Amino acid sequence: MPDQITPVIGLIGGSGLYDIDGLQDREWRRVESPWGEPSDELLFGTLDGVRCVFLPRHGRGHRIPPSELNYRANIDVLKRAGCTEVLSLSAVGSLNGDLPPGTFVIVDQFIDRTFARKKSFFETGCVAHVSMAHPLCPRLGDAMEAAARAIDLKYKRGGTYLVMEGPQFSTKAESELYRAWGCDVIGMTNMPEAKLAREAELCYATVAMVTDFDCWHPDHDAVTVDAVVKVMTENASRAKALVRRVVPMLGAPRGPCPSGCDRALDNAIVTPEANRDPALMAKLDAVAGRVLKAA
Ligand SMILES: CSC[C@H]1O[C@H](OP(=O)(O)O)[C@H](O)[C@@H]1O
Ligand SMILES: Nc1ncnc2[nH]cnc12
Repeated sequence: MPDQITPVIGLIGGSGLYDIDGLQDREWRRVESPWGEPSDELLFGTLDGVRCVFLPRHGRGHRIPPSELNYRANIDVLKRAGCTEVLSLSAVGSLNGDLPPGTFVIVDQFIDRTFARKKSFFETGCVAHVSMAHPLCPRLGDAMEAAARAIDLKYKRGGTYLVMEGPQFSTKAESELYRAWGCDVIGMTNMPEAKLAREAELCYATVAMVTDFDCWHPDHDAVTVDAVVKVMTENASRAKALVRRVVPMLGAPRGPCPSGCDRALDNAIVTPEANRDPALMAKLDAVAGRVLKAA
């Protein structure tokens, strides 16, 4: 592992975020992945001299629903494009009366209730178990918080994001259950994205932008796409301002991640070298190349 790296900032734009303002030398480019088709081409560019790579999570034109996203290909192409950190920008419903629409939550925990998605790069032929105890990178969270404060955003540091399968919104009983579990926001996409980012040794942070009160709040109508899109349009311009502010804060050459995100695979692979499947090893070249090459 080098002493110093120059960060490349990956940005995953969720609902309502299909482009990034102010990118210089911008170019949409297709990046091939052995894991299949990512959501779209990647938008390469620089912001104040810092290299950025943007991916619209659902594709331009919002074509792909949460359960059909190829999360593995999306993370793999960001890694192949040289990203060292990934900032996820996502629309969410609020499960907490203190987090009204328009609030930005810098998430620090997830509960993963998804069940119909490929969740790991590691399969038969190479088994690995990474830690997800702390799924978000605190260093990126610090930068997000500093940027949010600098542009006077209504934000909260810390919060638990419940990831549901969707695409239908929750029943009232589910919404109440997640509130009883202490969850703050609900969405459909950040898992397995965060798990795969961890396996790919990428620092990952989520800014969850509240669009609605889901369906539990006695004084608010149950969530609809209309309501989400209306608030998302207002949130999107704030999200773009946040990106413009945070990227320069993250661009300076840095040492290894203090939380170890970039070393997540150290001691994670259980399968001895002799038992590993060569075809799977080839697919893992980008996400796990650091540890596989060293083996
Ligand atoms: C359009 S409302 C539901 C949709 O929005 C969120 O997507 P993303 O996280 O990509 O912003 C939510 O998770 C659902 O997929
Ligand atoms: N209430 C909600 N449930 C799930 N995903 C959402 N995205 C935005 N609002 C949501």
